[in-house]
Amino acid sequence: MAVRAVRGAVQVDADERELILEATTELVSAVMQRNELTTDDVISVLFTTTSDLTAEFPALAARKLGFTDVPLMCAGEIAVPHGLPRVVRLMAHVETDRPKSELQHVYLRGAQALRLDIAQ
Ligand SMILES: O=C(O)C(=O)C[C@]1(C(=O)O)C=C[C@@H](O)C=C1
Repeated sequence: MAVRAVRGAVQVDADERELILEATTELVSAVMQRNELTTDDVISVLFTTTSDLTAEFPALAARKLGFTDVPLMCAGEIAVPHGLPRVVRLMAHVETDRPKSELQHVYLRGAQALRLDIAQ
């Protein structure tokens, strides 16, 4: 068993509480399913949002999915002028038997454009 980091991002339609929660739920669920993870495997999750998303903390969506005893943190992404707007990103540290090359990093909706090299 090794500790590995898995990445993901999703673009949100607008800065509205329900839309942030819905997009984050989709992102977290996809990361978990595609990597065959349970919450017991997750050490911690760091979320970032672009500065145009302030209506809700993405961590709330993870807690609603059962991440109640997983340390979560939300922070602001760097406001690079040419950055993609309305993006929730996550980096999770997990325990897994998968080699690094078999981890599935998940980029959904418009966020696929961020990392065409690794988006599944
Ligand atoms: O993977 C992403 O979400 C990116 O936008 C790419 C990238 C990077 O250059 O590696 C840039 C900014 C983020 O903080 C994380 C990663």
